[in-house]
Parts: sequence; C-alpha cells; structure tokens
Amino acid sequence: MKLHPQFPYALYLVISHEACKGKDMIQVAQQAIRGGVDIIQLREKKASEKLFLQRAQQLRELTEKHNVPLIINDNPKVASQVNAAGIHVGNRDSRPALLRKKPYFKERIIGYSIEYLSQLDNEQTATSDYLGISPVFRTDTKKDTVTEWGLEGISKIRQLTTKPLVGIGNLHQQNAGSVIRAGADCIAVVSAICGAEDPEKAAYELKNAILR
Ligand SMILES: Cc1ncc(COP(=O)(O)OP(=O)(O)O)c(N)n1
Ligand SMILES: Cc1ncsc1CCOP(=O)(O)O
Ligand SMILES: [Mg+2]
Repeated sequence: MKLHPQFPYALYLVISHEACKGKDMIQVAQQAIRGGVDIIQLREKKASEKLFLQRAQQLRELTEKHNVPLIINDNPKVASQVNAAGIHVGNRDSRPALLRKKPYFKERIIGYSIEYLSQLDNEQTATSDYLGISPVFRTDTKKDTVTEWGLEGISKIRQLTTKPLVGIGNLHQQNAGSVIRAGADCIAVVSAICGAEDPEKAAYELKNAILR
C-alpha cells in the first residue's frame, strides 16, 4: 500500500483508560507503539476535564519520546494544553473551520468524522486534514452512530475526495486489508489493540495486514 503524502500513517490507535479494561493505558500505548502504531488519539468520553488532562499529559510524554503524533478527541483546550499534534472532531463538536482560525490549530492536524455523504461538500471537510469514515462497521465501542458505511461506502467516498481517509469501526486483522483495498489510507482501532491480550502483537499483526 502507498501512504497518503498528507497523512503518512497507516495504523491509528484510538485509546482510552476504559477501553484498556484494567490494564495500564500508558503501557498499552507503549506496547502498541512497539508493535507499529503510527499515530494515537486519546478519546476519553467519561473522564472529568482534570483526568482527561492528566491522561493526555502522560500520553504526550510517551508519544513525544517515540515521535508518534498525539491527537486529542473533542477537546481543543486539552489539545493545546498538552501541545498535541492535533484534534479529532465530529458533527457534535467544535467545527474544523472555526478551529482552523485559532492560532494553535493553524498548523495542527484536524480530523473530522464523516457520517453523511453531504458533508463532503461542506466547509468543515474542506478545512480538515483527514476524514474519519465513521463507522465502517457497527461497533459496540461507539453506539451513537448514523451511517454504517461498509466497504461500498469507502469506495464511494474515495471517488469523491482526495483527502486522506481513515476507516474506523469494528476493524481488525481480518478486515483491515479489505478496508484499505476499498480506498482507505489508514485503519483506526480501539478494541483490536486496547482489548487484546497482547497489544504489541495485535498492533504488529494489524500493521502487516494493512501493508501486505
Ligand atoms: C479517527 C476517528 N474517526 C472518527 C471518530 C469519531 O468522532 P466523533 O464522531 O466526534 O465521535 P466521538 O469519538 O467523539 O464519540 C474518531 N473519534 N476518530
Ligand atoms: C471512535 C469511533 N468512531 C467511530 S467508530 C468508533 C469506535 C471504534 O472502536 P472499535 O475499534 O472498538 O470498533
Ligand atoms: Mg467527537
């Protein structure tokens, strides 16, 4: 597979304390980096702002050491407080076009979730650096979703935009290759790595399935 020049990452870990199910989140992230994860998003939907910030700071130390970009989900304040590489937002969050006007986000990565085809024509998509195809397949990790895009949805979106496409939602070693072949540039996972017995091995095998 060929990496997208504007988003040269193939395997994207979306992590939270909760998804690690009792394991230490920083250790899971460290193992995942060893296994080949290229970029990490911290997605804390239930933590207080204080805990979110603490976890973001810990993850930032680790990712900085390994030169892995850290993306913060939803929260621009936490992103700038930890000097993150960027932010991921959806339709119920801060708008990419408004974020882009803030000095902090001028040169940072902004990811935007695609839930409706009509979003491809909006200003938010135009100002974003990558699009999350959300979800590719229905998943228990995020239940408030709209469109289950499937492989056909990815192919369709691929024909309509040259933006980097990140597939997310119930992706694992067995379907990662087909998601890339359908037109995605990158695979994002929560459970396939955070919930794995051996996160390093899970990341390594996923990476191989993507690059094969
Ligand atoms: C890479 C990636 N793609 C999509 C999402 C979903 O974002 P959003 O629609 O804002 O939903 P929440 O994650 O906030 O529940 C994502 N986080 N990452
Ligand atoms: C954050 C997010 N956005 C769309 S699906 C999803 C969760 C993906 O989790 P999993 O990889 O466990 O299916
Ligand atoms: Mg969001």
